[in-house]
Amino acid sequence: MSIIEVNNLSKTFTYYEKKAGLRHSWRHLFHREELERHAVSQISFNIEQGEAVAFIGPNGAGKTTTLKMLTGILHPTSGHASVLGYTPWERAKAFKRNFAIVMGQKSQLWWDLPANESIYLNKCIYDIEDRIYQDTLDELAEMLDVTRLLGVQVRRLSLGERMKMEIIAALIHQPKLLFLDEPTLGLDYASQKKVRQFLRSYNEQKQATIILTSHYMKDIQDVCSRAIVIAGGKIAFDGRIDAMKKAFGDYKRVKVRFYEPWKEEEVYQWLGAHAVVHAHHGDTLDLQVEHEAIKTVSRRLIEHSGVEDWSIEEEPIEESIERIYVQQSKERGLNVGQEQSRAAELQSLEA
Ligand SMILES: Nc1ncnc2c1ncn2[C@@H]1O[C@H](COP(=O)(O)OP(=O)(O)OP(=O)(O)O)[C@@H](O)[C@H]1O
Repeated sequence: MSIIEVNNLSKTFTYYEKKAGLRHSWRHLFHREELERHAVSQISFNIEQGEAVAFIGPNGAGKTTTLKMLTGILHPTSGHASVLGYTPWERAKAFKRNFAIVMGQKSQLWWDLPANESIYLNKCIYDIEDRIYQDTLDELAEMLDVTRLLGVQVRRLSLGERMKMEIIAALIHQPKLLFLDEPTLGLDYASQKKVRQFLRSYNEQKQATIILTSHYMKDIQDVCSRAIVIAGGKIAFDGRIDAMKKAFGDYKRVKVRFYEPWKEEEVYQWLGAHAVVHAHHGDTLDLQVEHEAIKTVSRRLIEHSGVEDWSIEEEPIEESIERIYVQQSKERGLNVGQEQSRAAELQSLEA
């Protein structure tokens, strides 16, 4: 049996909208227009024990809403889900003991106390035996390189150190399933790297299942092997990460600065079909370049005397996801035969 089974899960929020101003506030007292938002619409997927899955999508796609339903914080409007064999929103005690959730924007640590006091509180809540508690704490603190900081007041820790303590507090009861919502948000590069390395080795060593949402492609690539892309509340892609990149375009972003403002026609003449201008501001140029064309474009940039400086970056995840979404919408307009051949193409990429 899969550790997570989701069948046609949907969540619709009902809310009210009020225009600004006193007149509208007065009207709102007597007449409120009820609106609906379909945050998640009939999604289905399974996740197996030990998988590390990225749950990704643009802002407002429905990621947090789905995680909240899978952890029992929200009731769905319709559909079914089974997590660790339980229906999450029934919130059985045994279910709560076996998963953990870490939210980059929410803390479970007591601000004025040292982190080890909050972690100790979790020991009491989960009724962890002394020896097991100490061994787990030592192991996690060593893996995350924060042993010397366990006794420091949480508000005196850096953002990265605090996130590492959050992870220890979440994992102290050795859950089989870990949900992470933007765990590297706002962290410096070194802390992001440490958190990613930790999650990867924790997943491999303990066979713990990880569901991760993040806007950083590096988090997704380094920690997970599978991605579920959600856009507009619907699943737009579910498969291996390398298949996702191949299927929807593996692009880089090349940023170029010229000595003088550039001429668009000139750039197209010089780079040909290898690059598409994504944005331009006076003497700077933002190019979208296919992975295979990077060598050619780099050579031409080196040879061009008008180029002052340039850099190559990963394409922002939001943009590849947007492309997936656009492509999926187009495909829905295609006939059945075309959709079937597209599905076969994706399957062959995954194989
Ligand atoms: N309590 C609520 N009432 C009304 N609408 C809501 C509520 N919570 C979420 N929504 C809406 O549901 C949609 C999905 O929200 P959700 O927070 O799941 O997105 P997300 O993919 O996590 O986005 P982000 O990456 O920005 O965190 C959004 O349009 C949001 O405005």
